[in-house]
Amino acid sequence: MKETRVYILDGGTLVIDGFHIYWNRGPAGEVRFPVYSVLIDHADGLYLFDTGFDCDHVNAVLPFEKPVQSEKQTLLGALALAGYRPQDIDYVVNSHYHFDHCGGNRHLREACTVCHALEFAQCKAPAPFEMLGYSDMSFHADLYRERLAQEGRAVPDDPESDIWTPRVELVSGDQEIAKGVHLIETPGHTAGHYSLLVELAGRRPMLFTADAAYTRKGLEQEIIPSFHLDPVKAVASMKRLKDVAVERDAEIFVGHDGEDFAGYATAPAYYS
Ligand SMILES: Cc1ncc2c(c1O)COC2=O
Ligand SMILES: [Zn+2]
Ligand SMILES: [Zn+2]
Ligand SMILES: [Zn+2]
Repeated sequence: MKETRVYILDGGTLVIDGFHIYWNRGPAGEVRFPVYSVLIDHADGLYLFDTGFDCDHVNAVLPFEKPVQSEKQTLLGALALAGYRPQDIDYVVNSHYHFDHCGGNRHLREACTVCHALEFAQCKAPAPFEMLGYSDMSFHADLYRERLAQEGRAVPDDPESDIWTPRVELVSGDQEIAKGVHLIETPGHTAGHYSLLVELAGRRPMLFTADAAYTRKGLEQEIIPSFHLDPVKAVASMKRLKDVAVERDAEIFVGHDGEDFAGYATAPAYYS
């Protein structure tokens, strides 16, 4: 059977203050952190977990996050670096719909979009403090237009617009979406946040926390980011991730940690 390969796609970096990364703890000061996606080349198809941020969106809506993204760090550039085209992707799974995790969905026209049912519901009617996080609705044309109307922003009338409505598959609970590819419920950061566990033939399983844990220090000390819907659930999800890592002898890959990321092998390198 074809061996599963995992590629880490470097999506560039953003900046936020340390008090956002370590809620109520800091230290203060600008922290530049990585954004990445996970491509799984599996016998059942090509799965992409998260799609990074769209630089134009961040410059327009969150310029204070000072996005840095080379051509090779765009979703299309990073896919090409791994040797794939956007039309090759069969499934795009979003850990959640914050702008730095779904900004590239718009390029994946052949893919079926998979997310947690609670996440899809929440992004349509976010809490006021979640609006900035859920500011990029370009992964779904109908929701995008609704949001622009809510905000009184003009809908681009570009006939070539790459904003469209994908096939959407809503799931809940822990899911093995393909043999050895597990979505693990880690709510708290958002209503329907998923982390990802991938079992491989030649190495320990890889456990991708996504935003359930921004940094290794945050995970170890159970300090959550300031961006969250439910802080109690967010801490419980951190504890769960540590338990899963022990139970499955998994190697943990946290969501936004510059020091950790420096040790990750990014595409065209892969894990198998
Ligand atoms: C990186 C980042 N920046 C801003 C927000 C989030 C982020 O992950 C989530 O909600 C936000 O407002
Ligand atoms: Zn997030
Ligand atoms: Zn399994
Ligand atoms: Zn994030």
